Amino acid sequence: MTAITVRDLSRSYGGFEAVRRVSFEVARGEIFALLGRNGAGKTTTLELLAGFQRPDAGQVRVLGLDPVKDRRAVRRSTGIMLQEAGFFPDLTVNQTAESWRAFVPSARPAFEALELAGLLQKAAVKVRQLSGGEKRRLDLALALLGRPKVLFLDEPTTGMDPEGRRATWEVVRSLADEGTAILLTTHYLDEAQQLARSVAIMDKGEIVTTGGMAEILAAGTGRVIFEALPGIDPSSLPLPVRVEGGRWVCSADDPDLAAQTLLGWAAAQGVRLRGLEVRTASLEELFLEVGTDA
Ligand SMILES: Nc1ncnc2c1ncn2[C@@H]1O[C@H](COP(=O)(O)OP(=O)(O)OP(=O)(O)O)[C@@H](O)[C@H]1O
Repeated sequence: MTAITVRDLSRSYGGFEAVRRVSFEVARGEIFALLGRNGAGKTTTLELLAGFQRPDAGQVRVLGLDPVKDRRAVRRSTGIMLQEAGFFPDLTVNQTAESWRAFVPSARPAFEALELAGLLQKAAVKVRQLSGGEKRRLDLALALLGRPKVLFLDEPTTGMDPEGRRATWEVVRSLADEGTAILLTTHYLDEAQQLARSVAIMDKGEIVTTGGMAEILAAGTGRVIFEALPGIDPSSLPLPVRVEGGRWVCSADDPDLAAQTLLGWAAAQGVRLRGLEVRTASLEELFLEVGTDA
């Protein structure tokens, strides 16, 4: 069942189109990653979906509702973790969660949300004493108070250490397993690759690549990389290679096969391919191929 539908969504600031004809869908239980470099329009899209901003054109439906017109109903079923939360620094973690509960209909107990976000042991600590990563966990705890059916996460693990990120991924995965639709933005491509079933890459307000993660990666190109071969002309190799500093790089749809071909050639020539690396397509490479003129 579809939880989020976005059709031809556009939003301008003055004459500047921050979001341009964006369309995608997120099903219940799906994790959808919205990627793009700074200023691509990710946060604006999220704010339009959350009903914080009104679209200039296009349509948004969250659980079948219009987030602007049906804001209260939408807010009841959604959890939102934006980039900058305004906390009161002198409240403790628990006091912060308790005071937020007052605004959330049928909220779960504060300790439960803190436990889910891995912050229960900091319940008595003042917010001003939390690390950056712990503040993100508090954001997450607050977003989970209302047992949301739809969760918007804007760069949820920024500032977290590797352990905190992994713990957060586990929480996000288990929420999706329970049926929560999750839309996340992130600058960590490994995070998107680890978590998301579907992905959209935005560039200058538009979606330039979208689809299932597995399909997108399968369609991408891999690479074979090795140290430059002294005294050999790169154009004499059986496959095209480009020179990147002291390394030669061969792009290929099937990098394993390309590596075999190159190794066979090297053996026949009596040379060794030093520092050989075979890389399958990654989200990072796909991302770097998009909008390289920025
Ligand atoms: N209220 C506003 N008024 C004018 N311009 C804005 C406003 N909000 C965002 N923009 C501009 O719209 C563009 C998209 O911004 P947005 O915050 O959506 O990007 P983003 O993809 O989330 O970037 P980041 O990765 O840096 O968070 C940017 O160029 C930004 O400067």
